[in-house]
Amino acid sequence: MSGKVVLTYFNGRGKMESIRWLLTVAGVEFDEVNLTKHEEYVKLLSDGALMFEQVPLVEIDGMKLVQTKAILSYIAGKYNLYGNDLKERVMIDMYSEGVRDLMEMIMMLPFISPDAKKTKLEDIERKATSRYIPVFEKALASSQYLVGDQLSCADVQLLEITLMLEEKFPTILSKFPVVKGFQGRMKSLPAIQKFLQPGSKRKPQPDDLYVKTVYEVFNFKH
Ligand SMILES: N[C@@H](CCC(=O)N[C@@H](CS)C(=O)NCC(=O)O)C(=O)O
Repeated sequence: MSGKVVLTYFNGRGKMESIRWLLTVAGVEFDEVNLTKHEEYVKLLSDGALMFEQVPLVEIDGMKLVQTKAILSYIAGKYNLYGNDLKERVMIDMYSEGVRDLMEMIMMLPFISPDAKKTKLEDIERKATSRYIPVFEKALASSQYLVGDQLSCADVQLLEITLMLEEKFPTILSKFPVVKGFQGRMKSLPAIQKFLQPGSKRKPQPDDLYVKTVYEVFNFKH
């Protein structure tokens, strides 16, 4: 046994949230270390814990993993959420990367000026409805899951982004009944139902304190 999985990040969503989602769906319990001070970050650096001086950091199976995509791939591979063969896997990666394009845009919103935010939100909504969601609507029209006949990390990330999008644009799925149906099915999975309840390890939308903490931990000026 290599002990419990430990996530080191901020007390907020950011790049760690998809990892929290995937571990939850995989049924893996985890502890969290929430960085609040620059000294804690400096200590991680001096301990050599952060390969590229960045978080997320995930301690799992005796390893200290960084780089979000690598971490997600490891968890997906280990818990059978990464398809049956290389061809399924590359499809899962393609769908996941599309989802992540959108996620990254939403993740950056709290860090941009109020003036830029309006334009960025319009850009996100336009790209989501014209470029990204139609792909998922088509893929799910004839299949329960995005790839093959089983749940994968791409499905989990798709559910996450649909919820993130609805937080910003409540009716965005009204023209995408297939994706909306998929969202409903995913939300009824027991692990996900629990994760969506208040008091779970799911983080709320970023607030001013989250932004301030990120700046403080990295000693960024703003
Ligand atoms: N490619 C990395 C990027 C990680 C990243 O940018 N992390 C931010 C926090 S969300 C960070 O540690 N920034 C500090 C820095 O780059 O100096 C990943 O996906 O994990």
